[in-house]
Amino acid sequence: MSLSTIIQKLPKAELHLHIEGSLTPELMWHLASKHSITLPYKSIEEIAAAYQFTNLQSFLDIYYAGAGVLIDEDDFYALMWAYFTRCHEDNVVHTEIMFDPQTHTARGIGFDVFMPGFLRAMKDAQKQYGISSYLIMSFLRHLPESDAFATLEAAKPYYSVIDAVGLDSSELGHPPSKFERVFREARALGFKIVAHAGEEGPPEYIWEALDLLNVDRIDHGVRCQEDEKLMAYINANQIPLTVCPLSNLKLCVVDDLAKHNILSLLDEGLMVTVNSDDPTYFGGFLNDNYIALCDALPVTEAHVKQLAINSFAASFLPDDIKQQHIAHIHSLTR
Ligand SMILES: Nc1ncnc2[nH]cnc12
Ligand SMILES: [Zn+2]
Repeated sequence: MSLSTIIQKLPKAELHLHIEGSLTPELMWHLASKHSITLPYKSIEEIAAAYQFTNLQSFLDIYYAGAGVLIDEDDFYALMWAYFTRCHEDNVVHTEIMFDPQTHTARGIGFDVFMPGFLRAMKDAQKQYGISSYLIMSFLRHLPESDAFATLEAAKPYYSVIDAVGLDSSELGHPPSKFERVFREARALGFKIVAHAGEEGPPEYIWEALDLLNVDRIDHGVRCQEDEKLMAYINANQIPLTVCPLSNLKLCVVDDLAKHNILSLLDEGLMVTVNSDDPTYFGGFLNDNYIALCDALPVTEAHVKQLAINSFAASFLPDDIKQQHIAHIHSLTR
């Protein structure tokens, strides 16, 4: 059986996906027309052609502008439903979805608009496709910590349907230490904690995410390899890294996937997972990321199987459900 057939066949979880980063050029075009919004593009093809990035910030500028077409509850439903349709096609059976409230509240669109849209799509995905999903509310790190506190407060009516709190946006110059107090409060409220660290930022940011934010997972984390002690710590404690290969390539974190360190991290025993980050901006959903790795690196069937197992092991699912998914993978690969 070819690796791409195995990738397709294995049930997988996705743990690092920004819902705003799954907006297709087609849906952006449609919603702009629906709301009479003028885009700086003349066609759907022109939108797709604009997705050429030199670093994280050059992507974020386009990504935040693109989210401006999301106005009403149905838009947020359509956004999430389109993602679940792709999950179904890729055999993603569980997903932990990040959303950026501040991208919407800053435009006057509140939790009472986007949350019902998200939750309706999540319920329909469970019913129609059997896909389970969790929500990760992410704070934008280029904004002040006071803004993150206000967001945590505004989310209060939805605490029971939010599983984790995260940290994303422009990494350089905005270390995890800037958000130490708000994450302490989020943890006290019972949320799981994740943070982007070591994508563009140095290993010190990963240490801060671990020591000051008390994260359960590191998003990206690929720069951990620059610090031997950090690598040893992450390995010994099996801190999951949610790695996003095509994202790293598109944002020039690596200049060639053949030089990506995910396989060496996996071979050293780290709890690494494969994810798509912002699939419509980076040229591929989850299976495309697996396949791109297989094309660029000496990936074996055992690696693919381990990555699929890790995706559940590193998830926030209850232990018994994790074990059921992992047993299913073993039964398919025996
Ligand atoms: N790759 C990424 N890094 C930081 N913030 C993000 N927001 C969406 N995608 C991101
Ligand atoms: Zn991300």
